[in-house]
Amino acid sequence: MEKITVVGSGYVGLVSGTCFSEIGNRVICCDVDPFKIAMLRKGEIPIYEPGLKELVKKNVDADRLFFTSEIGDAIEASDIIYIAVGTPMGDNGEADMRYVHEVARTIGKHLNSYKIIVNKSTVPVGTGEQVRQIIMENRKNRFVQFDVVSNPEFLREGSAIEDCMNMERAVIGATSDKAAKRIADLHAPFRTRIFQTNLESAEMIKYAANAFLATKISFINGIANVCERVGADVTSVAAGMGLDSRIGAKFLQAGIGYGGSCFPKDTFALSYIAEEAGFDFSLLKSVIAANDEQRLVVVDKLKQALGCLEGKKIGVLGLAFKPNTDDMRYAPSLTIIPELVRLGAYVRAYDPIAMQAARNQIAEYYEDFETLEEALEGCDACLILTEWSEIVEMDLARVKQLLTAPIIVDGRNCFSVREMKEREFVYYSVGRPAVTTGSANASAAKTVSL
Ligand SMILES: NC(=O)c1ccc[n+]([C@@H]2O[C@H](COP(=O)([O-])OP(=O)(O)OC[C@H]3O[C@@H](n4cnc5c(N)ncnc54)[C@H](O)[C@@H]3O)[C@@H](O)[C@H]2O)c1
Ligand SMILES: O=c1ccn([C@@H]2O[C@H](COP(=O)(O)OP(=O)(O)O[C@H]3O[C@H](CO)[C@@H](O)[C@H](O)[C@H]3O)[C@@H](O)[C@H]2O)c(=O)[nH]1
Repeated sequence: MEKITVVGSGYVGLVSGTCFSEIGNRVICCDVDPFKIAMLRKGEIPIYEPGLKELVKKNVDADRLFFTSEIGDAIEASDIIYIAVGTPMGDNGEADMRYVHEVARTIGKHLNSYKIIVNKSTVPVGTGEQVRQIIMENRKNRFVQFDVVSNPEFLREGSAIEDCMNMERAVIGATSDKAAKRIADLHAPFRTRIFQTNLESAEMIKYAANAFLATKISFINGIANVCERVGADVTSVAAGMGLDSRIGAKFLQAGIGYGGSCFPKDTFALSYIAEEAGFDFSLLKSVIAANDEQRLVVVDKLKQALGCLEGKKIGVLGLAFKPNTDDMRYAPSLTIIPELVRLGAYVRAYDPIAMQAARNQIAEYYEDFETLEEALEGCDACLILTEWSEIVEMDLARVKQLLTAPIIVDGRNCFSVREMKEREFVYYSVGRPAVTTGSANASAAKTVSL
């Protein structure tokens, strides 16, 4: 049993802290945001993450998981201190390190005994060394020792608990073998593969992994755009490519590009790191540019289906950057909805979970509705931006009744082209043949001429 303090109780800190308590450790999660801590103390969860509420309750009840905004006290009470604060995108695309540095100062001031400081936030190479320096400068007793370790996090929102409890690998970067072993031992109950390396390489592995996954997505989106023009189907192409074990089937789902709190900021940060180090990472820059362009393919498809967007009512389904999260950071909807409005459309929107989070960001651009049906009622077309299961499983016959014309533009390839043809929808998806014929086309044509 280790005594662990996790500084930062957001998506990563709260989930990993809870999972560390689940495997038997005594964990204190702390945060500068007193409202977050007050909620957590009442058993409420500030974020939407499936299974988290139950797991938090289980471990709080077992006296293994605690919450506080007294960060100094929490640091003094533990032997392993995890840093899990945000590293958002700064002005030039570089990672904004102010929260990590602030935590390092606080750790320094409260270093009352030997501790291992573990960085879980995604940070540029060299941060471990910076954290070490800051702690040295701020520690009151210069005889108290400490080690700094990098242990980047790879969980995905929406499946965070599953990813954490069944992690594929734990990357541990350290200068001290003793500290690295202790963090490796901490992970033993997860029965995961340990990959030990130096601090710098561990920090780089996180950016490299995210940039590679982002590259896979931009690549398949490029292939999708070619497929549309030459009559191939990207879902078949991806499936066929994925059978090659050197390529793999994952992260080859074409759509409206990657969003979320990580890929956009981490690709920019890595590009900046490369630039600073004297390397023009043109491939990565192209991945970012391709992702920006991919957002707008669904707007072009709506234009093709409706003629023009001026005065048209568009029912947007899905606002979150992916299903099973309320996270709106860099969600494609944040770009697409304002663009539709700029082109004269009127947007009615629905998301099963992210409605409040979306309102906080772009409320002025659309009207939101409590149900999918209300959002679609009287719309000229339906636009799918997130593949929530409620949306994938929606009653298409009912959707047809609700829309003024049976037009669906699907940014996530939720339905089979054949089914949409049989159901006589005008159906545009990404990287697959458009369905523009049949009785649905007559309705569409009518809409265009209105
Ligand atoms: N969200 C993910 O899926 C994910 C996955 C892997 C890695 N990461 C990385 O993990 C880090 C955290 O990401 P997140 O999504 O959990 O961020 P988040 O914004 O959800 O949470 C960060 C928390 O840190 C708190 N905080 C800020 N300064 C603090 C301080 N000085 N002391 C105590 N608390 C402080 C904030 O109030 C906030 O609650 C980032 O570097 C991110 O890139 C995120
Ligand atoms: O084939 C795919 C897979 C994903 N996406 C999009 O890519 C984005 C990111 O998806 P995902 O990776 O599932 O979600 P995140 O929660 O952002 O997780 C990523 O970012 C985290 C933060 O660094 C890492 O820890 C995870 O390993 C990494 O997968 C989303 O917009 C998805 O819609 C696609 O367009 N096509």
